[in-house]
Amino acid sequence: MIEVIDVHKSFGDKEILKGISTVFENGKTNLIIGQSGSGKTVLLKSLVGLHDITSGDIRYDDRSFLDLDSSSKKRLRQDIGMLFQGSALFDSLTVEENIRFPLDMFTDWSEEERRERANFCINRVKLENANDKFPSEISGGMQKRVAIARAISLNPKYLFCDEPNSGLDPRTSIVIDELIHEITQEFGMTTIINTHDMNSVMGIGENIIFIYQGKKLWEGSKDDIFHVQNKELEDFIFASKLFKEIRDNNS
Ligand SMILES: Nc1ncnc2c1ncn2[C@@H]1O[C@H](COP(=O)(O)OP(=O)(O)OP(=O)(O)O)[C@@H](O)[C@H]1O
Repeated sequence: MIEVIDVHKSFGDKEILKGISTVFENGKTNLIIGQSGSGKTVLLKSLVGLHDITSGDIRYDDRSFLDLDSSSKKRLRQDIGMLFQGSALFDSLTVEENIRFPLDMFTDWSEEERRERANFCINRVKLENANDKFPSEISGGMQKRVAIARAISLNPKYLFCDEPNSGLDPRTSIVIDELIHEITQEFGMTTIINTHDMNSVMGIGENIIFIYQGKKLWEGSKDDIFHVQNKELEDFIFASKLFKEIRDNNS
């Protein structure tokens, strides 16, 4: 569980996060949504300590991130899997080498143990027979699977995903969303996804927080998002013509 308590973040005199509080629970797929520039990435980066927050608290399973010394922070970071926009694979490494990279960096496991774990992750994301391929030889959807396998290789408690569907076609996006959702439940991870994608919201939005100009304006699930009377949220949802048509046809 990650608890965000009244988090403020300013750059100079510009306040970007204006008192955000929420709880991201274990085994849940949590979505942060909002327009471009609303502060989603700043919030995600603040959660992992890439930005120092101006005030407030961030608690990982009851431990304040701010109180951790540098070696505890380092240990906590190893409990965090990261899935970056655009997959961020190493082009010169094979699929298996990409997935083994965190294991080589952060564990003292034997060669055999590392290979076993890498293959477990490869199988889990259904990438059998791709071990020796290079990123340029596989599709964007497969690259994303490699990135997911790499993100879970150290068996993280927390999984952070920044726009996991960017660059993917709608069908592949759904498959990737479902994979993230499944592994979140299976491994009991606390998953946080930054997204603009209303299809993701409707597919896997168990807990959604809507950020508008640095404030949390709404929080809820995909089941109640269409029933909310909030102008800013409605503007965000129905910016998509398709969702507007669905609403108009149902009213
Ligand atoms: N390092 C920084 N220094 C100064 N301002 C920053 C910095 N990082 C982000 N900002 C500002 O914070 C605001 C929120 O940016 P952020 O990247 O969090 O938006 P976002 O909601 O993730 O948008 P997008 O969906 O386009 O990625 C923007 O006005 C941005 O210019």
